[in-house]
Order: sequence, then C-alpha cells, then structure tokens
Amino acid sequence: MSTATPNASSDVLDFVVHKANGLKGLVDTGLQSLPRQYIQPPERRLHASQVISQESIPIIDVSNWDDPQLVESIFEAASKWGFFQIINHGIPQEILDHLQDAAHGFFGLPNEERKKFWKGKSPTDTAFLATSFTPLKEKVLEWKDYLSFRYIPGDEKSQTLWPSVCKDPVLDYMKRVEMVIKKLLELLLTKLNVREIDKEKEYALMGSLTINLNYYPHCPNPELVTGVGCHSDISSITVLLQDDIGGLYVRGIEEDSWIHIPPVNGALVINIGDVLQIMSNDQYKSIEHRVVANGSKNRVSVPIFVNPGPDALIGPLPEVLETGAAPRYKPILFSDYFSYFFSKGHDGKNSINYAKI
Ligand SMILES: COc1cc(/C=C/C(=O)SCCNC(=O)CCNC(=O)[C@H](O)C(C)(C)COP(=O)(O)OP(=O)(O)OC[C@H]2O[C@@H](n3cnc4c(N)ncnc43)[C@H](O)[C@@H]2OP(=O)(O)O)ccc1O
Ligand SMILES: O=C(O)CCC(=O)C(=O)O
Ligand SMILES: [Fe+2]
Repeated sequence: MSTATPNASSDVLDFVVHKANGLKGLVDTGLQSLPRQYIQPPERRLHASQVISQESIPIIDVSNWDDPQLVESIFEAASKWGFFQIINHGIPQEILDHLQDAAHGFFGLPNEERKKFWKGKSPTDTAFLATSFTPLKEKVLEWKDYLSFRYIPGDEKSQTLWPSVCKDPVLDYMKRVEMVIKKLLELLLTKLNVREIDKEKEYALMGSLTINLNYYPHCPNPELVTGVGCHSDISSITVLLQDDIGGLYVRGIEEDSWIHIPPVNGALVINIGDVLQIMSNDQYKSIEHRVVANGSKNRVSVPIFVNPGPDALIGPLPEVLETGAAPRYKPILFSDYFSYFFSKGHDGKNSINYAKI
C-alpha cells in the first residue's frame, strides 16, 4: 500500500481518521491483533448470556397496503418492539442485490480511490466517507466505515460527483423505496389520529433523507469490539437493508436482554426513531440496538435515516394531545437535536432526554 502503516498504537487514530485510510485501510495492512483504540470495556461488549432466542421481532407482509389488518400489525410492532421487518414490499430483489454489490464495490476500491471521498475532502457535500461514529469524541472507536449520501431528488449536479461504482444502484433504490417510506409513515400516522400528511408534516417526518453504505470488515477479535454501540436512531423511521451475515441486535423487554434480528432475504428492517417517539408522545418506541462484528466475513448494511428537515420543529403532535394527554417532550429544532446527537459517542437512549420536559 502507498500509505505508511501505523507502527505504534498511538498512530492508529492518525492513520484511520486524519490520514483518511479508514478502518478498511487499517484492516488491509494485514492487521493480526487489535489496536487498543478498538477494545471496548467489558460492560460495552455483548455477552452470549444476554442474548435471548425465545423472542423475535415481527415479520410483516406488506403486499396489500390497504389491508385493514396491516395497520394494526404495524401499530402493534411499533408500539411494543419499535422494530419490525417487512416482506413483499415490491422493490425488486435485483435492486437490493445491486445495492449490496455497490457497497462491496466501493469498499473494494484501491485505498487511494476510496479516500478521495473522505469527509472534508469529498468533491461533493452530498457524499462522504467516514469511520466509526464520532471518532474525535469517542473513548473507543467503532468497528465500521460508512459512505454517506444526502439524497435530494433530481439533484443531478451533485449526484454526478458520487462514486461511479455506487451512484446508479443508490439512486435506483432511493427512487423505489420512497413509496414504501410514505406508505409506512401514512399507516403509522393514521393510528395517531392524523388524517392527512400535509406539507408541514411531510417536512417534519421526511424532509431530509440520508442513505449510508455501512461496511464492517472482518475482525480478528470480534468479541472485544463493537460494530455500532448501543443507540437509538434520531430519525423518524429508519429503513435498513442487511446482508445475510447477521449481527444486528435490538434491546428486549426483559432486563438487559438482546434479540438478534435474523437476516431474511429480500426483507427490510424498519425501526422507529426518536423523532417519531417524540411526535407520538411515547406511543411509538425508539428502541436501542447495536451491531456485533464478525470474525471472518465483511458485513454490509444500508440504512436510510428518514429525518426531518433541519429547521423542522419537533414535538408531540396536536392530534396525539387531543385526548388531553400531557406532553412529555418540549418542541425542539431538529438541527439542534442532530448536533447534540453528534456531539458525543453513542450513549444508549440518553439523547432523547434532550427533548424531555
Ligand atoms: C453513524 O451512525 C448513525 C448515524 C445516524 C445518522 C443519521 C443521519 O441522518 S446523518 C449520517 C451522516 N453523518 C453526518 O452527517 C455526520 C454529521 N457530522 C457532523 O455534523 C460533524 O462532523 C460533527 C459530528 C458535528 C462534528 O463536527 P466538528 O466537531 O465541527 O468536527 P468536524 O469539522 O466535522 O470534523 C473534524 C475533523 O474530523 C474529521 N471527522 C469528523 N468525524 C469524522 C468521521 N466520522 N469519520 C472521519 N473523519 C471524521 C473531519 O473530517 C475533520 O477533519 P479535518 O481533516 O477536516 O480537520 C443515525 C444513527 C446512527 O447510529
Ligand atoms: O448495520 C446495522 O445493521 C445497523 C446499523 C445502525 O444501527 C445504524 O447505522 O444506525
Ligand atoms: Fe441505528
């Protein structure tokens, strides 16, 4: 490789973040043992005894969006688990396969090609490559790189500058998934007594879409690291495509228990984010989740963070408070909440306290 390999533990942050090699660049040096920057303290590792197999999150068939039973199943899953998988959503398998191939294609590029898109150096502000979560603020780094796109429909000028290996698969997917996002939000909002998603509500629910191609390289000691630490998403909803490797766990109802979300071919994992928990005044749950690294395989996943527009004011919906319920959250500007989320490492469910009354 053309960049010097880190030869001391203290060089790792410099090599991975400041020299823009990413975790993939580090793993490609032929890493045999784990740098201390990636070793999590025992209380932040997932132990086999915490994983329960008696429970599972629902898998919901959405082939008929008008089926009255569907709205009930989604309502129940969003209220109880905050997570569910959907099948028969109408997005062709080929589009999903191309998207996963695109993620492997980008992270398989030579290091010098990948790093052209590094955060702060990318030719466009709608696509950048980054690592971990907040690497300059975290005590321990997460075992993940990601390529992030801000999706603005029709913004061809900036999309022309996206990595050519990913551009079309990402855009093809986004064009198809938009309808699924709208249908899911419509059903979720119906059960909150919202009759119509007008322009203002649409901006507050889905005014900004970010799609990330997550790459979790194989790890020499997967039990010592975390792919993604415990967190809840700040989105209204997140739509995730995962590959067949597995490793995503969601917090269970029993104390300190975790439930694996098994890969289901063609399915999309849907989770409620903090914004919808706030808007629904806690009817819907934004549940903590985490990702475990793999000892032999490179995992990819593709979340779409369906976020409010930056200057949307987020608070419990008037329709939800019509019953006389007391609001549990104060109105917050989404851009403030976003900055708060990214001002620290992942810290479980703590971010939402920012908005609590
Ligand atoms: C990932 O897990 C997630 C993500 C989400 C996300 C939901 C979304 O909707 S957005 C996903 C895309 N991510 C972002 O948009 C990140 C937003 N980041 C920021 O706004 C800022 O970077 C910041 C985190 C607030 C920090 O700002 P600041 O302190 O001013 O520092 P910067 O100037 O940005 O950076 C300084 C320096 O460090 C480099 N750097 C920072 N972060 C990274 C990184 N992750 N990887 C690599 N390098 C990084 C930066 O480029 C600068 O380098 P220089 O060489 O230019 O000095 C929801 C849920 C999840 O679990
Ligand atoms: O990779 C996954 O399965 C989930 C990633 C995740 O939770 C996130 O990026 O917020
Ligand atoms: Fe997440």
